[in-house]
Parts: sequence; structure tokens; C-alpha cells
Amino acid sequence: MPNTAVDYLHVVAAVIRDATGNILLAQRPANKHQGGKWEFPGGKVESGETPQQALSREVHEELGISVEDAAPLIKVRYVYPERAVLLDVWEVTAFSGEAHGREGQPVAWFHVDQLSALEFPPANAPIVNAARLPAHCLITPEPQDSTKFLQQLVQRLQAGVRLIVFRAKTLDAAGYVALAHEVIRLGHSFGATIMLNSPPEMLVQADGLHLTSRQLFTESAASIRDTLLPGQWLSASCHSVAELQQVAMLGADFAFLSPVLPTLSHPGEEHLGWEVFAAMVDQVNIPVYALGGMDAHHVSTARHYGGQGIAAIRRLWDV
Ligand SMILES: Nc1nc2c([nH]c(=O)n2[C@@H]2O[C@H](COP(=O)(O)OP(=O)(O)OP(=O)(O)O)[C@@H](O)[C@H]2O)c(=O)[nH]1
Ligand SMILES: [Mg+2]
Repeated sequence: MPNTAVDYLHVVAAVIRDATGNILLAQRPANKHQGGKWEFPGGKVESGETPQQALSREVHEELGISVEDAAPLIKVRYVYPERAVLLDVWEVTAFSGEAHGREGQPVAWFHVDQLSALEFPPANAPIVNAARLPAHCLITPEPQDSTKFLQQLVQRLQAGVRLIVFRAKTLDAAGYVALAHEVIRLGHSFGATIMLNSPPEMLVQADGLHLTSRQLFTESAASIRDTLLPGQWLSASCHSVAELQQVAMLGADFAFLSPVLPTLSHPGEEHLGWEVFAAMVDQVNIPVYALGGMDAHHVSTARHYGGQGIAAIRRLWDV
């Protein structure tokens, strides 16, 4: 939760990806704040600079490369005993030059799966999550016919979907477990992350648990993180700032916030709109997907307004 009484030092940092998706990290000099730890290259915004100008300058000073394309990824506020920082993180998808540690600091490219094993400053946990999570999240529609459902799932995996919440409210427990087995098997064969929305015995094989907004304030929610295996994700659906804050408090990794735009399923319902979405996302430090009326081409808008990307049911399924 941003504390307006705190004077946050505005810091820009870059998640720099090469053509294979690997990420460039630098090791902080031993004598600096959080010395010895891995970091996303960057530094303090100077007065009169826009964040984007500061990003280009810092990346050039520290690595000798020129930023050619960058988009906002996440903002994280963190209070260290010595200082409070607002880490304004951008994803750099195009640059020129050969990166090297111009200040003598070790730099290296890492596969995204290696990130969770590295030591970062404590403020960086949500940044690492944002770097690991894709821009699209598919929430499955109710399965009518299992065979057709799985065929369509494979088609979506082939099209590049890598984060899936398997939601099936109309199936009984046995039906859900049987289909979840297949969803996990197929998803994993594509390297996709599969979230389940109920905690059956199956959960050990899945990549995480997705909570409904109604589950957030139950007694069992408080200890739900401890029931998951190390490395499993915890996520939740939200409709308000209070819910987003509860998700962050539970130690969850990411959230959906809805409805951002009018939806086909609830046409007359009130929606947040992008400005309100942005103001709500700004209240928490976790990656938030925009949900409701989204399709694939809303990703850059969602990023612009502080989101991780978009989540959708129909429009990521029937394409
Ligand atoms: N660049 C960067 N800074 C981070 C990260 N995580 C994090 O907590 N910080 C904190 O943000 C603050 C500013 O970063 P910095 O030391 O890179 O600033 P700078 O490049 O302008 O350094 P300088 O003042 O020594 O010239 C430090 O307190 C640092 O510990 C990160 O991933 N990247
Ligand atoms: Mg720096």
C-alpha cells in the first residue's frame, strides 16, 4: 500500500530481454546499498528527467547499450530501513550495442526460469514475478464436451498461450480432477503454467492455486500460502482495492482486476475503465492482469495503465 507520508526515491530499472527471451542482470557493487545482490540495471531518476529518459541514461551508463523500445512493466514501493524506493520497472524489448558492465560490475544473461534461484534485494520479488509472467492469461470457459475442450486447449497452447487458469464450476469433483489431469499434462508438454481453482489432491501436480474474490477473506485464506509447495503460484480475482490489498497481504503472486471494460456476458454492468484500473493497480505492488472485455490487442493498453497484461475467457479461447 503506498504510504503518501513517505518520500519515495524514484528509481527506474530495466528488464532487458534478448531475442531468445533471456534477461540481463547485473551484480550490485559490494560497497553499495544491497551490495552483492543481483539487480535489474537502473538507478535514480534525476530532476527534470522523465522516467524513460532516466532509463535510457542509466542503461547506457551502466551497460553501454542504447534502449530502442521500452514499455512499463510494474511499479513497486518498498521501505528499507535506510531509504524508501519507488522502483519504476520497464521492459526493454529492443536495444542496440553489446551489453557489458561499464562500471566493472559482473553482468550476465539468465533464462527466466533461473531468476527464482538468484539473490535479489528484498524489494524485487514482485519484479521477478512480473518478469516471469506472460502478458496474456487464459481463463478456461466451462467445458461442455471434454474432447472438444482439450482439442481447443491444444490449439491455444500451439498459438502461444503460456498461463492458464483451469476453471470449471459446473463439473463435479471427480469430473474436475479427471479433466485437470489432462489439462496439466498437455499444458506442461508446452511448458505452460497451469493454475487450478480448487485445492483438490491434484494441486501438487499443478503450478498453483487461483482464489475467487469470495475466498479471500475466509479463515483458511490466511494460511493458504503455507499449503502450497515452494515455487507454486498463488493468484486471485479482485474487484476492489480492498481485495487487491488482501491478495498482497496473503502473499499472493498476482491478481486479476475486473471488469475493466464492458463484457459480452454482463453487458449492462458497471465497469472500471482504464483510469480507475490504473489508480487501483497503483495501490499494490503485485502484477495485476486486466480482466473484462479484454482481447489480445489490449495488452499494450493494459501495460500503459500499470497492468501486467490481460486475462480473458472467450476472447483468448474462440479465436
Ligand atoms: N537499479 C536497481 N536498484 C534497485 C533494485 N532493487 C532495489 O531495491 N534497488 C534499490 O534502488 C536504489 C537505487 O539504485 P542504484 O544504486 O542503482 O542507483 P544509481 O544507479 O543512481 O546509483 P548511484 O547513486 O550510486 O549512482 C538502491 O537503493 C537499490 O538498492 C534493482 O533491481 N535495480
Ligand atoms: Mg544503478
